[in-house]
Amino acid sequence: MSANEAAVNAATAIPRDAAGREPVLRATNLDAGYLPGINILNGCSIDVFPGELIGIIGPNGAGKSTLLKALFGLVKIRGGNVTLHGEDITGLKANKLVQMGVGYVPQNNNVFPSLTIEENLQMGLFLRPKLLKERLAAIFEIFPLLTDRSDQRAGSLSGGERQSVAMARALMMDPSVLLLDEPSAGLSPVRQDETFLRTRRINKTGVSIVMVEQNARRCLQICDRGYVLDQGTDAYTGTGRELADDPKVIELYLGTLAKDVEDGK
Ligand SMILES: Nc1ncnc2c1ncn2[C@@H]1O[C@H](COP(=O)(O)OP(=O)(O)OP(=O)(O)O)[C@@H](O)[C@H]1O
Repeated sequence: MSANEAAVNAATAIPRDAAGREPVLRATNLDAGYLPGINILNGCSIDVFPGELIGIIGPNGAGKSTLLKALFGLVKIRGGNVTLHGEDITGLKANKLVQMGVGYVPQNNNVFPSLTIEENLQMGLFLRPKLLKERLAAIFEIFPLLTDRSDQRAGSLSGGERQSVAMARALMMDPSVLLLDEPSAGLSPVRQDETFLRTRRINKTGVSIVMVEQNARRCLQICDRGYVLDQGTDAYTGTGRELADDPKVIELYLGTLAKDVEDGK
């Protein structure tokens, strides 16, 4: 093998986690955008290993939400590729991805307001209605508060409760990967904390999670690994602690974050 071939192989080799496992979800050099000729993602790459909680942070407009939408087939991918369990899923539509085990919770308009909680959950399982009873039981275990209120219309719920319904609906298909777009947005600090803890609990059931967050400090505290996006590319990556302690990341995005983390805030 020539030195050149060895370099190419090293660059394209599939990474493995400490247990020797390949990524569940892998995005390599993604280019994507909304308007012709203007890319919002510019060569963005992320790896999600089995059972990981991945945090995506970065300044406003960096392309965080666009990355999730591209992974979920909602924004056209112009370059690069995405694999799920090693299978190429680049450009597949959202309904196909749901069948394959990818769940997505958008930041806004993520419940059907005129439907009850239970009807919202049923909508999440319309591809496999026979599993309804079994999945409802599993979901109500993670979200016990939804059990007693399953007849209540989602439109009458608070922001935090709607967020729970939206997450629960995405979990109805028992996904292996869950994509969460700013789950804490617009919630009070207490409700934000509840949302982060619930996210961690869902992750502990074995679901790999990619979470975009504005609340970078909390996000880095609970995630296994994070990526800092800047101008559509993955500028930095590391464990939550590594990123929180990285002087470049602190200077560019986090301000006083490192001290807050040290203080356990
Ligand atoms: N539907 C759209 N059509 C055209 N441009 C869009 C659309 N949605 C987002 N953009 C643009 O894409 C860029 C990245 O937006 P995106 O929402 O991905 O950023 P973000 O990192 O999630 O930022 P924020 O934290 O502000 O939500 C922004 O310049 C935004 O204006």
